[in-house]
Amino acid sequence: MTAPARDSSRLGVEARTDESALHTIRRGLALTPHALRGLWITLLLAVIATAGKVVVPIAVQAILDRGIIEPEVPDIAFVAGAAGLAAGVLLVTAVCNIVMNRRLFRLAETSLATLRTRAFRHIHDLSLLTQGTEQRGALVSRVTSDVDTVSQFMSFGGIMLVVMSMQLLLATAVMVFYSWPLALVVWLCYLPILLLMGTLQRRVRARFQHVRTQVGRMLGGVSEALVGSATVRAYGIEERTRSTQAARVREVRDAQFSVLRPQSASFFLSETADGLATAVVVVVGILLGTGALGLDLPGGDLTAGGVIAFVFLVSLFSQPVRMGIEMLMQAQNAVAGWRRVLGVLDTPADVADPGGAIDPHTGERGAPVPGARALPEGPLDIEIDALHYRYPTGPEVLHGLDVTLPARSRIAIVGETGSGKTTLAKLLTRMMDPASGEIRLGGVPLPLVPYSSLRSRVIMVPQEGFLFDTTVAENLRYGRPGASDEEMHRALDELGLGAWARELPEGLDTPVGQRGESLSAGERQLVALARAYLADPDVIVLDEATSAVDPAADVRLQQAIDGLARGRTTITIAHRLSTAERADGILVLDHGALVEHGTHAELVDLEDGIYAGLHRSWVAHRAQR
Ligand SMILES: Nc1ncnc2c1ncn2[C@@H]1O[C@H](COP(=O)(O)OP(=O)(O)OP(=O)(O)O)[C@@H](O)[C@H]1O
Repeated sequence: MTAPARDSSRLGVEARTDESALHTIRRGLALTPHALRGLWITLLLAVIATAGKVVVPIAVQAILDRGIIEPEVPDIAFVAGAAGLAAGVLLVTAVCNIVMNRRLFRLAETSLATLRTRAFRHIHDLSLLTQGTEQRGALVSRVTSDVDTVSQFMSFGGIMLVVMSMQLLLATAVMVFYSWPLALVVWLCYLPILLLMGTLQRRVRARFQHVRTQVGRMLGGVSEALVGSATVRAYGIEERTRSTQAARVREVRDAQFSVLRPQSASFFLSETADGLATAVVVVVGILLGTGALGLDLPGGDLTAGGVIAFVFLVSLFSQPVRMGIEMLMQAQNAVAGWRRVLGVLDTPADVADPGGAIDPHTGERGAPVPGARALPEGPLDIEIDALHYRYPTGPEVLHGLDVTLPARSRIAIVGETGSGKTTLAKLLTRMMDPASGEIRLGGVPLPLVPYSSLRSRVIMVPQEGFLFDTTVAENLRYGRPGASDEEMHRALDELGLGAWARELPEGLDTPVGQRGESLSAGERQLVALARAYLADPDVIVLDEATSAVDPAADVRLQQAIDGLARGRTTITIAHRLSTAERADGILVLDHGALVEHGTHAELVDLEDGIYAGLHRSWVAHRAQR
């Protein structure tokens, strides 16, 4: 009995919802500490810009009371002086505002770029298995739209929350200075909304989380429908695909609507409080100022200028409440986005680089694992020792494989579908790690081989070699960065592909289209083989193509495979038994067990042998054609 490769509850990139919003924000900000450098300067600018706003009500009150109403003759010099001073302060405020916004914008964009790069890189570090648990499109949404939700908050919302709280306090202080009873009345008007904010925020947070999940699902669906568009068309299931997608779009819309309800409730409450506060201030202010209430309250003797200044102060007070609500909503959206991005970064890369794994949170490379070492120079043998594997979601699929494959030998893996051939190939190239047991290359256990050594010495050529949307030459250069045209032509000649490459419409500069779709399946395989050849590895794990090509192309393909395999240890998942016939050794897998191991000559006549049986039916099938 072996442990699964990973605990299935940890599989995938789940967002943590048990963490408090503040903790998420703190962890989110900690991802990009360099972007927060100099934040205190921005905050200082924000303080000056906010404090400057109080100058208007103060100037209005002073000009009215001391420059126009109180003196017998309007004091023009005082009015001009006060107005000039106020204008000067406003100018400084405006400059501070511009500089602050610029700094915030730069901070946000730098942070987001870092966040995107980290998340993108870590997605690459996650094993194929983990990647496979979430639809590709949904993963893309984590580095794009989820990061965008953080953008608004970082470029504006975060600092505005601080600034608006300050403005609220400042407005309150000035109000209390003019008349504390009236200040109390204003606060009482806003009390309901302030008391309800906590509940509304909690609701909004959960709903934003739901929105982000639905957006991820929708993008996952879009990418799946695009990738599978040929199958969709072939089976005439456009309508079903469209309605599935339409349902996902509707789910996003409904999720967005559900956020709208608590959001609108908050805005309604704050608008009502604004109107109420302004009306109450005017009425109570006049009643207090004229003494009509007959109360002799300290702070109740308001002048006309004081009442008008108060109306300005109410708007100074209401602005942070309104904006604060909006910013808190933005913060909840950002928290939902951050959680999904952090979900990616928190997912451990179960196949880590022993040469020093990159910490996804800091972007820094860690120390090498003790004992980590590069593969020895020269040809490499492969020792497979008591190898077990189980996918997290199913039973054990490899049951204790033991075999040694000599350096430079050509080995064919044969077995019925589902027998574990591809699983073994993925373990050999360390796309995933075994549940137990070990694979050693040249005597070094795979988990101790730094990627820099492993990825240059061991190459997997899958059935459908992925080509990037660029030219043939650029695709070849993925094998050897910086390879010259001459080197590429020489490599192609050595593989017997020189004439083929020269006949391409634009030679090596021929564009291959998205995923290489401008080339035929056979041509794509040729480019993939040439790319592996240029990389010049010592071990090749090749998943033989099953797609049929015409006999001439097949000869060319075989010739290229022979050229690639020459002098290297080559493990081929053999779908054609002709490959097994020509191999130095054959491994026969049956239901995850290594049941036969030998040469073609040794295995082909074994009584009740699986290989012998497969070979007999293959020969019979060939004779029928
Ligand atoms: N990602 C996965 N999650 C769960 N089980 C898997 C996964 N991939 C493969 N399996 C299971 O592991 C077993 C071995 O699969 P594998 O792909 O290695 O077979 P194979 O011999 O390469 O088959 P084929 O010749 O059809 O490619 C199968 O039973 C398969 O269902």
